[in-house]
Amino acid sequence: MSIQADVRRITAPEIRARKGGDPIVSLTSYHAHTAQLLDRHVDVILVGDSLGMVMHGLETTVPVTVEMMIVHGRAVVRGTRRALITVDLPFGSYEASPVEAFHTATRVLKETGAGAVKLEGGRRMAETVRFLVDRGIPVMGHVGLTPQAINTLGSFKARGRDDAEASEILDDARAVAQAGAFSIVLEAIAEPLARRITEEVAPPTIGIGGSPACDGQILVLEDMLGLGARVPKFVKKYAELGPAIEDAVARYAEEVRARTFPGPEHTYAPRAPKAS
Ligand SMILES: Nc1nc(=O)c2c([nH]1)NC[C@@H]1CN(c3ccc(C(=O)N[C@@H](CCC(=O)O)C(=O)O)cc3)CN21
Ligand SMILES: CC(C)C(=O)C(=O)O
Ligand SMILES: [Mg+2]
Repeated sequence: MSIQADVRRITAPEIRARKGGDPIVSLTSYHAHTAQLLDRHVDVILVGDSLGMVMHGLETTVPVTVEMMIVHGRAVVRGTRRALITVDLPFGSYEASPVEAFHTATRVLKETGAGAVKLEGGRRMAETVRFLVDRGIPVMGHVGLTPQAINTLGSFKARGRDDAEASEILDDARAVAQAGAFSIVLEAIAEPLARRITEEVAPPTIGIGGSPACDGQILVLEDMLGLGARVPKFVKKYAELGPAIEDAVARYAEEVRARTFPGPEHTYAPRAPKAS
């Protein structure tokens, strides 16, 4: 009998095999506690570079470093046993060459224990995706709106809404699929395009603002929990935790100021003297 707990991590090949089957459920997480809450309910947890904006107050994902991804990635792996953990490679850590990407990806997998990496870009990154996959690194692709390119794109608006741009994104998705990605994130693209890509490519597509046509869905956890101040159009809020947290903090502040917290039940009494 095995001394291992009877849970086993979902693998990248298992996600790959879900094409056209049960929808793939994914959310982001950046720390152990939320990751543990997600673990029984989602197939893939993405440690997204959105952590720079959500956790660190940055305006874009451009300044996010490999060290930040490793610190949060490690915490998420520790908090989970079942979900496939995928870590974003941050801007500037992989684009220059397949060799650079290999060094960054191996460092991320070794230092976090994650099972896969994600990188942004279509045709221009296809050679790199192939290079990594051939060397044992499962890669999730990401096309459509690629936030790391914000400075050349100019804004976080939806992509592929005219024929010319749609055809570029279709070619991007084909290239990443052909290169061996085990799944592809389609971010903020029009529905007919998402449907066409999903029908054409072999790996499952995972949408974020990518329509119901995708093989799975992902959202940023804090956005769907109602913690984010402003959220993109594609977000559905499943809770309003922002106001709930503010209410709790306000009541705590009031009780501290009124000296009604801590109560006797939160206060230590001296130990009874030892009988001798
Ligand atoms: N919290 C959070 N959620 C995300 O989904 C997310 C991040 N951060 N950071 C990384 C990228 C950036 N993303 C974003 C960010 C903003 C919009 C947004 O505000 N879109 C507007 C239109 C903006 C415009 O037209 O200029 C929208 O209404 O959807 C979309 C995607 C998606 N990712
Ligand atoms: C939004 C998802 C797909 C992502 O790349 C991130 O969270 O960084
Ligand atoms: Mg990202």
